[in-house]
Amino acid sequence: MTEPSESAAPPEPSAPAARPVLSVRDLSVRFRMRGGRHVAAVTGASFDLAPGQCLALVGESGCGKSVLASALLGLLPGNAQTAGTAYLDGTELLTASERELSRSVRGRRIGLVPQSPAAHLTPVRTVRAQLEETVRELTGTPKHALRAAAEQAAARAAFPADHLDRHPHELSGGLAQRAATALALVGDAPLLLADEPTTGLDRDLVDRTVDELRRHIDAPGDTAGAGRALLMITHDLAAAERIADRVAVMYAGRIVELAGAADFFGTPGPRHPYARGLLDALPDRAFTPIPGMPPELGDLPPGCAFAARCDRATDRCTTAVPALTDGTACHHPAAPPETPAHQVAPEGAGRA
Ligand SMILES: Nc1ncnc2c1ncn2[C@@H]1O[C@H](COP(=O)(O)OP(=O)(O)OP(=O)(O)O)[C@@H](O)[C@H]1O
Ligand code: NI
Repeated sequence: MTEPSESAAPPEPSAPAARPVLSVRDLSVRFRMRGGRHVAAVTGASFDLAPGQCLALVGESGCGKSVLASALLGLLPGNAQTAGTAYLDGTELLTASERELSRSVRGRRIGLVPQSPAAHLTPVRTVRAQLEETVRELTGTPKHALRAAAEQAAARAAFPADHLDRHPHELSGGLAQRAATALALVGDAPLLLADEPTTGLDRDLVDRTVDELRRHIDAPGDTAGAGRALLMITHDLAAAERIADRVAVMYAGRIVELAGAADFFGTPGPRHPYARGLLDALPDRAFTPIPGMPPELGDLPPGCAFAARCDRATDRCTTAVPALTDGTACHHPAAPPETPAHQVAPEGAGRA
């Protein structure tokens, strides 16, 4: 496997300074359908993810979030075609063999926190049995040490030891999520991937779950750049605000905004009209839904896919697809973040 060269993966403009754990460039996924039709589930996605950082990938149902995750894991169905690159350290995930993905990527270098923990856990086996098996597979721990290692793995995800001998259906949603998280952490992977980890949980549990996930990516002792990276897929913007360092907004298969979470959720706010609309739809904000529906991914319009729903759209928007520049893919974005007044040097002042 070749190292990513500068030309293969130019640094993403708004990327964090530390060497990324994951570097995705121009990732596209198309599904071949009957009659020669195509579904463009993901188009031209690019982003970096640094150690100790969480990127929240947000967007409405069906916009391509899970397909993007499946592409990274090599878990796409047979009718999928991919393009672009996704480097996880030195490994290019899109062209890696199934053998390499199953032996050294899934579980070992990407820990998967699943969408539906109850479905992900094996129903007929206790949490202890599943943890012991995963510990044995991923760490080669000898048999006599498995019990202690599994208990340690449970403790890492705050899964209570006195529930280890239960079956998944005997667990609450929150505990099933912790069991799934414990499994995801066993391989000590540098990248955690969580697809809707809080679906079906009430607000308190959502908060607790994302706080726990955050704890797993923050490096012990606060050593900058030494923790795990987390790619969290969610359509829960409150959860994203709570956990993320950066936010990527997807619309109709494209990343239309990539921003620091503080800018995005605070001031100045999102720059793309779709991203602004998503925030305005929240109950504790304007509570105004975006009018209309997203387009079919099998029948995308020319130009910007959001144009038909956008009050800023002009003729240009219906003909030319806007590229992602300065973190936003829009012909008429809101103003970029301004330099805060206290950082602007007074006139005549020299460089400090
Ligand atoms: N095997 C497939 N064949 C054809 N189209 C598919 C296939 N799998 C997914 N798609 C389509 O890809 C699009 C993106 O789906 P995806 O599951 O990534 O959405 P999502 O953003 O994760 O949505 P949600 O928030 O509901 O999970 C959808 O339009 C879906 O119908
Ligand atoms: Ni999904």
